[in-house]
Amino acid sequence: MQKLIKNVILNKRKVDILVKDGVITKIAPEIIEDNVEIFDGQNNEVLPGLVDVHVHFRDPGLTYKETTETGTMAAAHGGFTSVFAMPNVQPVVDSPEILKKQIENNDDKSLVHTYQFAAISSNLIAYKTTEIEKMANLGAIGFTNDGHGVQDSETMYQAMLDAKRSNKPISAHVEDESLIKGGVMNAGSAANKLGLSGMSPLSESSQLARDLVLAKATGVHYHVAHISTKASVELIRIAKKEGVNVTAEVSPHHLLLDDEMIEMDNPMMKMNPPLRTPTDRKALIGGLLDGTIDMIATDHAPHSESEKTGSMLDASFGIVGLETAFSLIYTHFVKSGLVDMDTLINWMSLNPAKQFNINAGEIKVGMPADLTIMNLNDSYKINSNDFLSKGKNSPFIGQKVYGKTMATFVDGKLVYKDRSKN
Ligand SMILES: NC(=O)N[C@@H](CC(=O)O)C(=O)O
Ligand SMILES: [Zn+2]
Ligand SMILES: [Zn+2]
Repeated sequence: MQKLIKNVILNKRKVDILVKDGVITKIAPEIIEDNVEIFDGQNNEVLPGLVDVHVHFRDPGLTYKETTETGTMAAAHGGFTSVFAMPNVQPVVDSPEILKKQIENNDDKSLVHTYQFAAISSNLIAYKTTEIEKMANLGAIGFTNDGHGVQDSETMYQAMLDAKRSNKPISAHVEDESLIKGGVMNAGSAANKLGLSGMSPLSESSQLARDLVLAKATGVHYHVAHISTKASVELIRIAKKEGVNVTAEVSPHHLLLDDEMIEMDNPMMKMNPPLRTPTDRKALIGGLLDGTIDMIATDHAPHSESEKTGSMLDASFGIVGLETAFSLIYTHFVKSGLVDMDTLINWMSLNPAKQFNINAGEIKVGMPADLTIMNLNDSYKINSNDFLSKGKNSPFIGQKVYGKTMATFVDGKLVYKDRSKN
């Protein structure tokens, strides 16, 4: 059966989009076809489905926080049609056997395309690499110990050599643990004022500097996860000039929040890396605008209510992001006039797809019909009751935003539809 998506706005023009067997077969101002299933886009904006290269789904092992089902429902609700799942589930995805099962589970339970990262080292902490080449052949999208920095150079160097040979990227959570000292927010005046223990920003940039040296030596595609400091942006800017094969992602929260906005001990403001200073935040925005930072990724990190209440001293690190990312970035970057919609699409769909080599990020004939339809005109308040994720842990609850997902299609299949009105 063919599907006809009618009355959507693409690049400021009203079009209809015809889909057959999950693929876009025609885009024209008006398509008239018999025997098609019609979806009326009601003159809302159509975008290529968003691509998030950094999410945590907690499945298996920690499914009270999120499951592949609820995580991908949240993705579809947020306009995402492809997500990359991190390996810090239980058991950790650190062997070919576990990876095989994980991919089967993803394929079984996902509403969107779920790609799977595998671990660099056993249990995310061992000083010895996993079977990277084997797992690359089984379909790992790349390798990462996200949640932990790789503490020794030899393990990272070996992982890069193996990943390079397998033609897969390394995604690095850069954190030198010797500089963290049990901190719960960025070290500095904001932490001092609140009397909370700090995490040094040097923990990130010092390990990043090491990795960039190793990346240059190995030629691997080295991707920096959730970059958070000005020094890191400067290092990547230099490395790119030097021809290092490096890309970087920044999260919506590091672009929109900083440690001076932490007015009291508040677990919703606790994440790793922590919110940094206003100076860092400005440097991240600058880095994104000048292309030093390639893309936005949410680092969607669902936790239960009890894990995110009380004091930052014992709350879990991380916040959810899939269901707020588009509206926050649209509102603060596009609606505000800083950039155009094409730039947002580059940051949230085209560049992640290109850099990680997946077939997504564009609306044109021959592409999979991975699409999201957004109402850009009406504002609403972010409300955690609307989240399909099990995680309600967001510091953005109550914010007024623009950009509401009306529908999301994956391979032409409707996977989310707004039911709040009509
Ligand atoms: N970002 C976080 O604060 N937490 C992540 C781990 C990570 O991304 O490092 C998690 O798994 O909860
Ligand atoms: Zn991380
Ligand atoms: Zn993460």
